[in-house]
Amino acid sequence: MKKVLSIAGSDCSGGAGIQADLKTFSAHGVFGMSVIVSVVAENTSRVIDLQDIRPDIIEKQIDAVFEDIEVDAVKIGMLPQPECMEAVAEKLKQYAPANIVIDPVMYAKNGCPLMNPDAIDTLIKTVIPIADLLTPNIPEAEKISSMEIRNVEDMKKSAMAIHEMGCKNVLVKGGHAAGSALDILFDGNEFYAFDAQRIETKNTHGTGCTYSSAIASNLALEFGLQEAVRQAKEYVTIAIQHSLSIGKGHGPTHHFYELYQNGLKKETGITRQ
Ligand SMILES: Nc1ncnc2c1ncn2[C@@H]1O[C@H](COP(=O)(O)OP(=O)(O)O)[C@@H](O)[C@H]1O
Ligand SMILES: Cc1ncc(COP(=O)(O)O)c(N)n1
Repeated sequence: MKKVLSIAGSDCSGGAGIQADLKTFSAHGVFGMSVIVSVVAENTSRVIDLQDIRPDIIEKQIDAVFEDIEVDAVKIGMLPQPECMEAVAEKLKQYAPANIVIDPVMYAKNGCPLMNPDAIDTLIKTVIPIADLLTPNIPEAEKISSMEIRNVEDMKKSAMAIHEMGCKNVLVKGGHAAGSALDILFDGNEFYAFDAQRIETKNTHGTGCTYSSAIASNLALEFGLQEAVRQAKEYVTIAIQHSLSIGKGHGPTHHFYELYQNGLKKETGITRQ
């Protein structure tokens, strides 16, 4: 069985962070593991507080996984502070796993900050260069590339600027744009578009976590990058189509193995190759 590690924050309400990642891993039939970097008291409406895990405990969790288990892919989510970023980057340089997918989480869907804004320089210098794939949403891509994104051409320009910072591939997600849910992948040479109809729903808590974890799962399963993203886009679209009206704010995506593996054709007309 393929083994995938999530390094991220804990969302006690179960829709995003480590919890969304592990649900996504299970739906893909890979073995999920977690290194928790922050315990976030949050729900679908707000972030109440958070307690960051000490950098040495983050390092020891990573050691505990890697000294014992072969890791086929790593998904990285929320990294709240520079010290946390440095600890994670150092350890991943040491263990050099394949397939590092980084979702540079900055804010929760309700607008509450999950990354210290002063950590952006460390993110750029220390974290981005270790990514095989970086998956910023539009506001994150704007912050990282210091430019405004108003259209698809700007998404491409921002992806090129971020690629220059040292990650191998960049996927700028269009969830926050108007129009269809169009994501742009840049591999340093070519652009690839992944499009889906926008679903009218406020239940988008955990979409980015779900997407990056699905991509990491597909890379662990040995799909090439474009195919890994194509299948993950299909997965996240269905997870949003079936999202749950749980809680008073932005409800979570829905991960269901049976629908994804067997029932897809019947329910949606989409087949999984
Ligand atoms: N309302 C929606 N309908 C369809 N797809 C969406 C919708 N909102 C987001 N997506 C897709 O979900 C994925 C996650 O994107 P996004 O929401 O931008 O990330 P984040 O959670 O990091 O803000 C992307 O593929 C995006 O295009
Ligand atoms: C612990 C944690 N990590 C990440 C997110 C953002 O999730 P998303 O951008 O997928 O809605 C979150 N709300 N909480």
